[in-house]
Parts: sequence; C-alpha cells; structure tokens
Amino acid sequence: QDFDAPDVPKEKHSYQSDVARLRKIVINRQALLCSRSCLTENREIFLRELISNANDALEKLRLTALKDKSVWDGGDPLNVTIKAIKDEDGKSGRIIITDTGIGMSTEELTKNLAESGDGTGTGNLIGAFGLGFYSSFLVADRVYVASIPPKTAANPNPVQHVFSSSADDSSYEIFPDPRGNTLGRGTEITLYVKEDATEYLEEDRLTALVNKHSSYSSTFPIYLFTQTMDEVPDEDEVPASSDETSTESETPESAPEAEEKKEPEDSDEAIVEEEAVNEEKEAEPVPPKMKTVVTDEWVQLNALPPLWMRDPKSASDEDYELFYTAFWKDFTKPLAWQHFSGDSESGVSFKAIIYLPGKLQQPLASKSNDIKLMVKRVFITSDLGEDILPKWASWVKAVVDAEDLPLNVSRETLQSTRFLRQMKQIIMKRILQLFARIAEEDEDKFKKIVEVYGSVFKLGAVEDTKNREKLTALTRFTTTQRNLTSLDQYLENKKQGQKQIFYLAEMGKSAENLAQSVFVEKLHARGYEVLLLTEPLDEIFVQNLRHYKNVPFQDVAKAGLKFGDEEIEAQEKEEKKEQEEKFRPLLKYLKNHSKDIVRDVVVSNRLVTSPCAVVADSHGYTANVERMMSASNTKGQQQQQSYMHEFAKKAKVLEINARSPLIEGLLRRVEQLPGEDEEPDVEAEQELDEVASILIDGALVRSGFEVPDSNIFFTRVDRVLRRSLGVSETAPTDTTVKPAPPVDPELPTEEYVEPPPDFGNQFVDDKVGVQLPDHLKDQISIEMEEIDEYGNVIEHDEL
Ligand SMILES: Nc1ncnc2c1ncn2[C@@H]1O[C@H](COP(=O)(O)OP(=O)(O)OP(=O)(O)O)[C@@H](O)[C@H]1O
Repeated sequence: QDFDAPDVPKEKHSYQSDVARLRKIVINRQALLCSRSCLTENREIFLRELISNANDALEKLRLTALKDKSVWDGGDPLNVTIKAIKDEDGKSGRIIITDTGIGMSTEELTKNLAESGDGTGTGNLIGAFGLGFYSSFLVADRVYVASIPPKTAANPNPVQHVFSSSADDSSYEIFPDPRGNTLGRGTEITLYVKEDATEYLEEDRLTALVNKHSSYSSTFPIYLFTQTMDEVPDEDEVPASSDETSTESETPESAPEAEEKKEPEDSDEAIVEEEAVNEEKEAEPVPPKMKTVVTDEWVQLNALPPLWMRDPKSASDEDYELFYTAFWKDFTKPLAWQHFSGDSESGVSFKAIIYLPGKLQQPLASKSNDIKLMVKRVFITSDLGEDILPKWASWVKAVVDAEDLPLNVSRETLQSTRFLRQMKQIIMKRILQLFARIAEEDEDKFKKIVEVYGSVFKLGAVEDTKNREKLTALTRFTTTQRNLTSLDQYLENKKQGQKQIFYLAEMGKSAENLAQSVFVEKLHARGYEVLLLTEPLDEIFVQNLRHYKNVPFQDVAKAGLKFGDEEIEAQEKEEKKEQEEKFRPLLKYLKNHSKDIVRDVVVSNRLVTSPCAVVADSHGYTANVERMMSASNTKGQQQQQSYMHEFAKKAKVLEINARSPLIEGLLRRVEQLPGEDEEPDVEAEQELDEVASILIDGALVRSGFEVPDSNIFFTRVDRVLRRSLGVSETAPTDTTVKPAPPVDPELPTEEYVEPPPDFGNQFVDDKVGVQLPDHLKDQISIEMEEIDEYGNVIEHDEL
C-alpha cells in the first residue's frame, strides 16, 4: 500500500481558514487538554464516527440504486470492513476501514472533508453526533481517504482519488490513487496510528469498541479481519508410533492412580469413575508433531439480528438505550420504549420499537421525521408524508420493519396503501398505552414524563379530539393543596354539592404566587381544591375542553362560581341579602364612580381578607386572557375586533368584601356625604373620590389587571401619602435640572473599544470558554489554545 509513489501529481491545498482553526482547536491533541484517562475515553469515538459515515454511504448507495440500477444491481455485497496491520516493530501500524458505499468524487472529497458545511465554519466540523471524520486525527498522525463513486451513465469511468492530511498540517492533498482503481466502488480510510494509540491495532480492542459503540450504528455487516493461530499436526513429518507414545508419556503416571481406584466400595460413583478411567486409557491420543498455522478470517462483529427483530425478552435495557443513541444520534437517554409486533389488517405485519425521547425540541415540529421505515431490515425512508402523526406526537421516534412490503416501495405507493394509516393508528394506540401504564405503575418515572411531556398532553388534548379523553387523563396540575394532580384525582376530592372544577390561570406566575390570589382565598380557606394554571397553554386547554367527565371548568376569577352548598346554607343567603341592603349606598356610589371600568358592583361571596376584587363575567376576559390577547394580536386584528374587545374588556364586576373594615369605613364616609338637597361638601367629596379611585385601581391590580392609567394612579397615591404625612398637598417639587451642553456635530476622536465579552457563569462551571453541545459536555472538555495571526499555537512555558 503505497500512496506516496514519487510520480503521482499531488495537489496541495490549504484548508479554509475557519476550518483550519476549528480543526486545530477541536482535533489537535494539545487542545484537548483533559486528563489522560478522559482523553483515552474520548479518542475511541473515532471508530464509531467512521463506521457511522460508512453506514450512511452504504445507505445512500442503496437508496440511489432503487432508482438507478446501474449504480448497484444488488450483486456485490454492501458492507464495512476493518483491518488493522501492525508494522514489524510492533510500535506502529495502520487501521483500514473500507465501505462499498456511494464513494466520493474529487470534488466531493474536497467539499466534504476540507470545507465547512454551511459557510459558518462550524457546519460539518462539529456535527450533531460528534466530531465526524475529523475524529480520525484523535488516533492517527496521518489519514488517507481513497474513494471512488459508482459507475453511472453520466460518469462511466470514475477514477479513484486520495485525500490525505496529517494531524498537524494546515493543508491537505488530493491526487489520483497511485494504486489505481482498487476499490471498484466506495471509500477506504487508512489511519496511520499515533505512537500512543497502538492499542487500537489489537483485534480485541477493535472488537470491544465496535460492540460498545457501533453494534447498532450499522444495518450493514461490519467485518473485522482476524488472524487465528492454530497448532495443527504437521503432515509432512512422520507420525510417531502409537505404542511408543502411550507407553512413554501417559501410562506410567496414570496407571498407578487407576490401580488405586480399582477396588470400589460398591458405590455408583466409584463405578462411573472406574469406567471413565478405563475409557481414557483406551482412547489415549498419540501426539503428532505439530506446526502453527495462521488462518485469516473476516469475522462479522454485528452478527446478531437488529434489535427490533429480536425477542424483547432477550434484550436488556442497555441494549435498548444503546440502540436508541446509535439509531437517532440522540445522547439523552430515552424515558421509555415499547417493543411490539403489529399485524395490520392490510396483510402487512410489522415489528416496531417506539421511544419516548428524554428531551423535546421546542417548538414541536409540524411533521415527524423520526419514524424509520424498514423493509426486511433494510432502511427505506423516514419521510412518511405530512400527517403521519398528529403534531403533538411529532417527536415520537420509532423504527418499523414491515416484512411484506416490497423493497422498492415508493412513498406514493405507500400512501395509497392502507398500511401507513393502520401503522399510524397502532403507533398512537401504543404511545398512549405506554404513557398510561407508566402513570399507573411508576410514579417517579411519570413525574419525569410530565416534566418533558406535560404541555404535550395539553396540546394533544386540544388538537386531537379523537384521543382527547386519554390525553386529558394524563395531564397533571399543581393545585392549592398538592402537586401533580390528575383531573381524576381532583374529582375524587371534590366536596359534596361541588359541580365545578375550580381553576385560576395566570401565565408566567408561579403556582405559589397564584395561591395567594384574592380569587382563591375563600375557596382555599373553606377547603376546596383549586387548579393553579401557570402555562400559556393551560387557558387554551380549559377553554377548549370546557368540562371533564361532565364537570365544567370554572375560572374562579370569573362570575358564575358556585360552591355547590349555597342551597344548604339558607342562612348564608339571608345574610347576604342583609349585607346588600346595608351596603346599598356604597354599591350605588361605587357603581357610578367606576362605570368606565366595570359593569356592576356587588357584595362578594368569594373574599375573605381582601377588601375587593375585580371579577370577569363568564363571557368577559380574565386578566390572563386580556394579556394573552394583547400579546398575540397584531394591530390590524385588534382594530377588527375592537368592538368585541371593548365589550369583553368591560364585562367585569367589582366585588366588595362586606366584612372588610376598609369597606365599612368607606360606607360610613358615603353615608356622611350631604344629601342632594343639602349644601355639598366639596372637600369631603374629593377625598372620597380619591380613596374610591385608589381602591378600585388596587382591586384591578390585585386581580391581575392593569390600571387604566398608572400615572394618574400614582399621583393619587402620592397625594394620599402627603396627606397622611401632614405634608402640603399642593407644595411643588423643585423641578430644576442641569440643561444639556450646546450642540456638537463633531464625531468623537477616541476609538471605540469593544468591552470584553461577558461569559456569564460559563467559567464558573468548568473553566471553559466554549459552549459544547449538550451531548458532548460530559464527554470532553476543551481548553482553548492561543493562536497567532497565522494560526500557529503560541507556546507558554507553564503549559
Ligand atoms: N465513508 C464515506 N463515504 C462517502 N462519503 C463520506 C464518507 N465519510 C464521510 N463522507 C462525507 O463527508 C461528509 C463529512 O463527514 P463528517 O463525518 O465530517 O460529517 P457528517 O457525517 O456530515 O456529520 P457527523 O459525522 O458529525 O454526524 C459526510 O457528510 C459525507 O458526505
């Protein structure tokens, strides 16, 4: 294997500067200054990355071949091979990883291995999965990639080219392979291993690595070149006579022993032993002259059938987790999975594993891309069309292997069959079953599920009317009495006569904060449970559902709240009537005073300590909805809806607490006002007006609404404060200020200096200035090296 034939025209190229820089930072061993053990741990990922690339290349070939048979007619095998060759000195060697996949042209070699993917300089280098091809340099000084694309009508005579680069070069070379077209098709990567990485030349080490990281990364066979040394009889030599051997070597020693045991004490055991000894004696082999024979063999490392085809009983949790990571390149452990067979009515049976990922991408994708359809273990597609699953379930990761579909099935054909529809139904059923089972059997796990999927359940209940009931049953809420409460548990705890599910919604607030709300105080004091809804989706959820198991949701910030025991408490009714009579003058006064803000003023039955609150009508906006409306509406929409909007905004009632001393005091003041036919007391009227205004504004704020004009509100508060402090209400504040200097159109001469970047607490955790993707955080730590303007590392003695 000689890539360095002297007459080969080699073109030297420089890496794009950003690529060179990143490559240096990420790959250069000096840059990976973590402890030695961590380095060894991390560098072994090179094999996983290269096998994963090989698998992708094979998959690409197979998919291309579905449309163009000339690329691959199914004749030659698709596989990955790994061969380690030790040099004579045993201190160096190379690892060759070959695939019979799609290969690369000269341009592709450059584009894929030497340029950054998206022009940002980081695109291809630090891929979603790991370090990609560049991880080769973790174990190799020099890497040669020989590659040749398949013959096609457009390219009938492809030429095998080599890309070569070394770990500390800032350049790479591309040249025609001096060995000619040795591959036929595919890619061969030769790693010249570093002196301290020769462990990877050992068969055992490679086998262990593939088993650890890659047994699920490839659906194609992975073969390792092995050499076994056997001692076999040397047939060229004349075999020794059997008589001679037996008398010389074995008999003298074994005979006395056998002799001793010749007289058994009538026990079965002894007889058996005796027979065995006799047999041994008769079959004593004659050792021939031996010689060592080396057998070369390609051993398949991933010989087990793929996980989804196995019996679930034979697979461990670790198998399922490893498979998940390798298959979807997701390093967060899945929360749960289900492995099952489905026999759809269309006559297509399938085997599937569905997973609940440990983390969700937000916002949810509108289309699912993670259902991998296989036919007879061969990957076909993960593009199953727009509506394969409802949006709330778009995160499902599943592998589905249909035995009876044709291998060359196209998406169009798929969609016209009933298979997809039935598969979708089965997957949905299984996911819901899985959630429900965990909810029932494993409280701790379900807690974790709710953390990740809590809002998904609510979204699903809103969107997916077919599965609404099941999804609603999975939702969990914080209440005034406990956490993680299901609606079923809520209903079990409802009080006699209670015919509503009480809730209070205010997005963005904490549940503790909501629990202090004026709207909850009486319910809580009386022992009724109230759902405290804090997520934006919650309000939409209750508005859409309206009821659960025929019990309507009741917003406790709205009119229509009924405890359910009002009838029983006739006495209470009487009391309320009396209060209404007593407070009639104040109600009248306040109603007139606040006619622009609320529709009515009434004596409350929901307040305990608070003097008053503003309650929305059942068709009006609560403070939460009002905020959501103004956050989501565009100006145009607002104008369009302005009439409705104004109407709904004003559909509020001011409720006063008849037992509050403040309200009592206010009532007295109103009663003290001179009658219509008496001389008006302007000062008293003004003071009362002010107090009433502050009270109403305070009620609005207390109830979560905004005051109509905060300036006026605070001017009033100031005035009242002055009065209580005995300061003159009219004395002006000194408002003189220093004026700005005269106009100066000149630009400043001092140069603008960029303030140093604020890394926040990135440094606090691990003294690292680079944010690693989550999945890499616990795998490697990076320390930056200082690079001069030419990209050379600046050496520091202390390093
Ligand atoms: N064995 C191969 N056969 C054909 N093309 C390959 C092979 N290995 C790499 N490539 C090409 O080189 C590109 C870059 O590979 P690299 O491993 O750096 O990143 P990636 O595979 O795109 O992402 P990542 O490995 O980080 O998930 C690949 O996208 C692929 O096009």
